[in-house]
Amino acid sequence: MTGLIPSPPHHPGQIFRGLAGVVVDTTTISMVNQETNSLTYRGYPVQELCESCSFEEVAWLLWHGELPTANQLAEFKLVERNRRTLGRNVTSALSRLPEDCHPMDVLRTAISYLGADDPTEGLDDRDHNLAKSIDMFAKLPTIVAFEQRRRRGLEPILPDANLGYAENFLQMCFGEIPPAEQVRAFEVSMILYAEHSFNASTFTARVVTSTLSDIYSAVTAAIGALKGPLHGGANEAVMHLLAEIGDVANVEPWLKQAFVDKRKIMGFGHRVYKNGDSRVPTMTAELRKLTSDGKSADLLATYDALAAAMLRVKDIHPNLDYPTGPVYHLMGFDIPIFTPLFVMSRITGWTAHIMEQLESNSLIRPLSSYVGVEQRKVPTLAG
Ligand SMILES: CC(=O)SCCNC(=O)CCNC(=O)[C@H](O)C(C)(C)COP(=O)(O)OP(=O)(O)OC[C@H]1O[C@@H](n2cnc3c(N)ncnc32)[C@H](O)[C@@H]1OP(=O)(O)O
Ligand SMILES: O=C([O-])CC(=O)C(=O)O
Repeated sequence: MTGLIPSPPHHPGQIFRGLAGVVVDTTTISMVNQETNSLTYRGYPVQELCESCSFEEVAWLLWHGELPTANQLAEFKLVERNRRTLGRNVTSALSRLPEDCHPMDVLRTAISYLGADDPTEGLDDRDHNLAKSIDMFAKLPTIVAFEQRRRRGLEPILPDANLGYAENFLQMCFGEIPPAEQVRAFEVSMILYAEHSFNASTFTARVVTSTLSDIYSAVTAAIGALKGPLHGGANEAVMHLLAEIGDVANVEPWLKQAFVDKRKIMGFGHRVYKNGDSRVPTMTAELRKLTSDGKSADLLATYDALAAAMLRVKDIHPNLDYPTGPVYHLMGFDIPIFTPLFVMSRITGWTAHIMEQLESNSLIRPLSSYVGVEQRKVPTLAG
């Protein structure tokens, strides 16, 4: 087995709704193995990357195919730190967006604006696209922190080029660097969210790229796809759901009623993993560390009880959005900022895929089976 899971046998015209089970192309970026419930980035198990690497190293790996040398990493960090600041035009455009709009709308607008403002727009060779990818990677934390503070009526905090990616971002959000275990949990979440083969938002980015459109258009569209609650928006939905349950004693009756109401339980289920998301144990371990002082014992008990009940009653496992929701909540982020945090991470995977798509492009254009009314004559307007 080379990593390619064959498409299910099919006959011409057979329909695979939602492209379920269909292999549409090859990739060398990551492998989601549904048989072993495992995930590798460029061949490295994601759990090992979490143990040994910074998010900056993982970003480099996804873009270049190899981990950076010490010199390459130092050079990359320098470039990244110098590109964090937003131009006045961008901040002024973002400031004019309604304060109660969803932060994902702010991000979508911000990336679109960066594209319109880029003098190299139209230059889409690998070097230019890599530079644009690093630029978005460096600026997205500034944009998300800006929005987290704008929602709270606070002035933005400028990026600090003396700090690494995670510390700088958290300081821009909260005015101080949180305790080490929170910084670590955040960095682990960034590494785990970075890449996941042909998920809906990455596929969206590849579809846009396949028309030879530009990288900003592809990322803008991907942000739109990630916003939905069946995809990245689930990390926000998880926290709403845990708040709705409120207390561990309510888990069983709440779930019973949810099934009666035919509700989808957010943060559970996955299109590819049917026996558990490979990333959940690593992220749940970080959640346990954050709650080890006992102050959020209720939240952890509800979290565990809901996961156990879902498994017992429906045989459905949690996905990565289940632990990241409470982790981000415990770190002090507002719930609507959770999916933008996912964007800050997935920008690496999206842009790696955009560059891969361009390396051997083929327009993505599937077929549909027409089931509408039969051909008919246009009537004359009735008097
Ligand atoms: C990082 C990520 O983007 S991970 C995904 C985040 N999304 C969520 O957490 C949203 C909740 N989950 C879901 O909606 C689904 O599990 C999806 C969309 C992720 C995957 O969907 P699919 O692969 O299409 O699975 P599908 O929807 O066919 O589910 C199969 C069965 O399990 C049920 N099921 C799947 N997930 C859930 C869930 N979260 N809650 C309740 N039932 C569920 C379905 O209702 C269906 O039951 P049925 O056969 O009786 O109709
Ligand atoms: O792979 C998917 O369908 C969704 C997912 O888990 C991700 O994008 O991280």
